[in-house]
Amino acid sequence: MSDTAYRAGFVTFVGRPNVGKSTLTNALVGEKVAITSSKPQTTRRAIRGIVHAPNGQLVIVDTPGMHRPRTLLGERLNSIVQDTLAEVDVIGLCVPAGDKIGPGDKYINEQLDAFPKAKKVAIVTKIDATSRPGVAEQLIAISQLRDWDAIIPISSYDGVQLDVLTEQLIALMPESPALYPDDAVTDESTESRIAELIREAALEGVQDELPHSIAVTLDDMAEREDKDLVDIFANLFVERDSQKGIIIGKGGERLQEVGSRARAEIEKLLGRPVYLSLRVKVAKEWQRDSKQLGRLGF
Ligand SMILES: Nc1nc2c(ncn2[C@@H]2O[C@H](COP(=O)(O)OP(=O)(O)OP(=O)(O)O)[C@@H](O)[C@H]2O)c(=O)[nH]1
Repeated sequence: MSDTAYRAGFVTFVGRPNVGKSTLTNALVGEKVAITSSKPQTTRRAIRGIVHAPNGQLVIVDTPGMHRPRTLLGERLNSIVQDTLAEVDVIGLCVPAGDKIGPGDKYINEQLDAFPKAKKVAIVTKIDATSRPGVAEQLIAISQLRDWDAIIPISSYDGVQLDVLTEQLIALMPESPALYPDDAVTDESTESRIAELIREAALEGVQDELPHSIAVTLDDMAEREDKDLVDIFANLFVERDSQKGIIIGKGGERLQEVGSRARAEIEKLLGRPVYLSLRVKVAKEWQRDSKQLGRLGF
């Protein structure tokens, strides 16, 4: 093996909810391929972001956070995580610089023992929000969890050390030809990226259990014949009638805000003007019902 070898492979970031995994994926890819939110556990599917470098390629598989399942949705999410971890070449455990390493981080770290084939990297995230001595302390604390293949402090917000992280991850990948064409950023369909952008907009400002009750499907997407406009018809599902009211808001105000936030993001993605029609529907207890989960794409 020589240092000039081209390397390519799969990496996934794990860690407690809200540690910055999705934001890191987007920052490395340079485009929004994973939705982010200040609500924990909003990542639902294995999204592949692809990072291209002259000497290699990283395929990032974004996973839901690991947690104890309380619903059928929770169980499905956990099995997505297990399947993903069994397949990847490198696992990056993310821990924010400013949070003391706690039982949650240790639990996840211990779970990684079940995947001996994967190289393991510790990523200290959000270093922009912590003092230098604080970051140094965290690096020492994390080094004590296991014998890591690398420990890297980063900030997705400031773009600090992202190139170093990419370089180190590629160095840990097997020699391989490129796995995706050099212009690919994700293998998610445009439709599912649009549905995720709508879900992201709907998550903004909602509280308690509601975030987990929201699901989005696209009914139709079509080009207008007479002008440069894409019509998108989407459904926003909630679990209860009471939640429907919250999503729609007084006089439909909230739904309008969600629609215009989502539309702005979708227009960025498509690079063209969009007309977005959102309909709110109730799918009773969909998180616990296997038929409904299937219909909503889980
Ligand atoms: N200060 C700072 N905040 C960040 C950074 N990266 C992410 N965050 C914030 O941390 C929160 C969680 O980020 P996500 O990327 O959604 O976290 P996640 O780990 O993917 O969360 P789940 O999808 O819930 O598992 C968001 O409010 C982000 O804006 C960073 O580099 N610096």
